[in-house]
Amino acid sequence: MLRKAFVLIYGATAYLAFLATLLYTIGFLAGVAVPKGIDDGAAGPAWRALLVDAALLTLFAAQHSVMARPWFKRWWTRFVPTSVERSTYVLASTAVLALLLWQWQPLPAEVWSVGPSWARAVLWAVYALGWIVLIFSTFAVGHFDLFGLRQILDRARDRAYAEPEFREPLIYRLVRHPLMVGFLIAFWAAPDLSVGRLVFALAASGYIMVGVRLEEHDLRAQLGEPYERYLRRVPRFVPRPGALKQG
Ligand SMILES: C[S@@+](CC[C@H](N)C(=O)[O-])C[C@H]1O[C@@H](n2cnc3c(N)ncnc32)[C@H](O)[C@@H]1O
Repeated sequence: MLRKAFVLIYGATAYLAFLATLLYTIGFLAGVAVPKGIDDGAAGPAWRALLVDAALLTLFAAQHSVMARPWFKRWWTRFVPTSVERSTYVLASTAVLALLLWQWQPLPAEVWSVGPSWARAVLWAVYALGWIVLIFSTFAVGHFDLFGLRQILDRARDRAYAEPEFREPLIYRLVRHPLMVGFLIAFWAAPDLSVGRLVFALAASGYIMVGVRLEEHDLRAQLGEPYERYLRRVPRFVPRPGALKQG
């Protein structure tokens, strides 16, 4: 009983910490509604800021790339109970993201600043759309499994957890990585782009290009021919013209 309560509290804490950090990230990149946005803080020497930011981005990429791999999952579930494996992944991801948000060094020099207020409004709307696409996609692919909630609830009810099946809801019939499309939109839709935000957008986009290939490699090995057919049928990021009609 006590163990079940611990699992539930642990999983719920990981999820809430992630949600709070995600909300903070939305404000951080926009530079609104948070104590420290991406361009805020005392600007030190540019070389030092670049070095620190690169280290933070590398840490984030390394944690994600390693901990999401099936071989790592097989290895560490020898020590971590399977019911909290995903929650622990969520907690670790949240910790490195929070570290990045906290320690990010500003590089405030301007790359672009869009003038007309209508154009700024359009870019803000696109920014919001990116996050909406991302959140919507988590529900399409299985929000509760993705963030470890299904696993902890199944444990509490003494049910065996079954990994979710590969799904093809509408958005996953348009593109293979809608969640990453949401990130890419949000990273680049910026009425004001500083050098720091450019570094962030370039590095994060570069990592997405690598991350989706790693994921596809795993899914290929896991699902075989049906996934090969999916790869041939559905583009990675940009829907085919008319895809909505066919979908
Ligand atoms: C963070 S999600 C990102 C999914 C996808 N790359 C995207 O951008 O929408 C990563 C997890 O989703 C799983 N996944 C990817 N496509 C899926 C699909 N169509 N149905 C079910 N799970 C999927 C992967 O195996 C991986 O565990």
